[in-house]
Amino acid sequence: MSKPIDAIIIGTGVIGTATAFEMAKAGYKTLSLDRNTQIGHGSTAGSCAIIRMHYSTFDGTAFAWEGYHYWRDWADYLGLPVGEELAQFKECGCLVMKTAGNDYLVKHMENSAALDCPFEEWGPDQITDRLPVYELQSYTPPKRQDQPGFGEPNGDHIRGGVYWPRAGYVTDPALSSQNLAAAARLHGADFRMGVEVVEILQENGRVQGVKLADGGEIHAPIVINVAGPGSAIINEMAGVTDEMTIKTRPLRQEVVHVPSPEGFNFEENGTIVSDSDIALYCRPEQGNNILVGSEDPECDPHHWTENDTDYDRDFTDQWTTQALRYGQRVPSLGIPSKMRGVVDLYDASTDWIPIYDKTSVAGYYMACGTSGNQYKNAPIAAKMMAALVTYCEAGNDHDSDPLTFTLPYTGKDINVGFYSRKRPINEESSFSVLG
Ligand SMILES: NCCCC(=O)O
Repeated sequence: MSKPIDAIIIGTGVIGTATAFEMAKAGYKTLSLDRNTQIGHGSTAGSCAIIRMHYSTFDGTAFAWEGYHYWRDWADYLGLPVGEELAQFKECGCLVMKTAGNDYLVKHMENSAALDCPFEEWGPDQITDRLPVYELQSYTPPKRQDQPGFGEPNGDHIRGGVYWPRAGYVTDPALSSQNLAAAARLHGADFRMGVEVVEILQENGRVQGVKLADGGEIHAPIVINVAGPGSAIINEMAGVTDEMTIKTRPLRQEVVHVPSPEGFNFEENGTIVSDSDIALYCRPEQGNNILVGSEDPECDPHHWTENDTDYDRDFTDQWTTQALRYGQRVPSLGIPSKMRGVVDLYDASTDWIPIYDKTSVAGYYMACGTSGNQYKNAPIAAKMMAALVTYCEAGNDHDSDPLTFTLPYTGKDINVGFYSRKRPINEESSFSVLG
């Protein structure tokens, strides 16, 4: 007879599969469910998979710096048999432009220094030595292509930046989820794909399992919502949204892929760049391309969607705005007539900081509101979720007596209440995908 299921995990994106892995290692018999037919093929597949450390809060920075170590040691972390195809971490570094908007990164450098996370301050010459195709004229405030003054420099210049050498990106985010699922299976985890959860079963204030669209029921004393952009709908099914001061919502986003300019190999020699002067981030992309995303300035409209299935999957003039705005920084950029890149959803929370928490329904937990910037934290968020479940199932009240969790690599203690569903909006947040 097969072992009864201890925990149902809804979602097989990178955080869902990492949660399955960490829960299975902690001794829980897990069953992961996903509406998609392939692991990692929801919003994780569209993720930019950027591993970087410049978050606006100390806790965010500590979490991301801890998270880096799992990608660096990916094969060891997973413990899969030799020969398994693994996602690759490319450690290309991350340069962040100093601007008035980010307070010239004073707080970010303080946070990194307190965590012994290496960084270097670069002047304009170091920036253009590394990125010879860059021009450092300032264009702030960022604009859309149809706004007056678009493309006209304001007379100022970028005066420097901060470079985090340990940053990078993962080449195949869907594969990284599949790696985590394979590692979880080695510890007894099961996965059922192509099934839709339509009800969170409850009795006497405790979760009992889930009901599926085909009418079937699966029973378990623990259910964890890691449904990415579908998280809000699952939380509504569980009836826990009224107790949340922080909500989650799917947000549509477009990511541009453009070829590296002639004569410069961005894939080999480029770096991640976060440039709030033009409100864009970029990173090297395979095929000597550059991937360009928006940092959500006021001028770029936010397209919130009603649900995570019904949204426009075609590029719009947002693609052109992002490509042209990046062309301000890289004047030799060739912008192809055929739009290429990714249209996908973030699971954005009210303050763009995720929720890793219990709820008032005993046994029902959530790891959601991961907004498009938590990919890097999947392994450590999952480890923390497993610790949180164990803490709460042992009878502790995490709401009144929050769990303190020690980050294993860096040895820092964090108050898991920082990620509470009931927290006040964190005004330190950048209120953008930067977190
Ligand atoms: N998903 C876009 C940005 C991700 C990040 O820089 O963390």
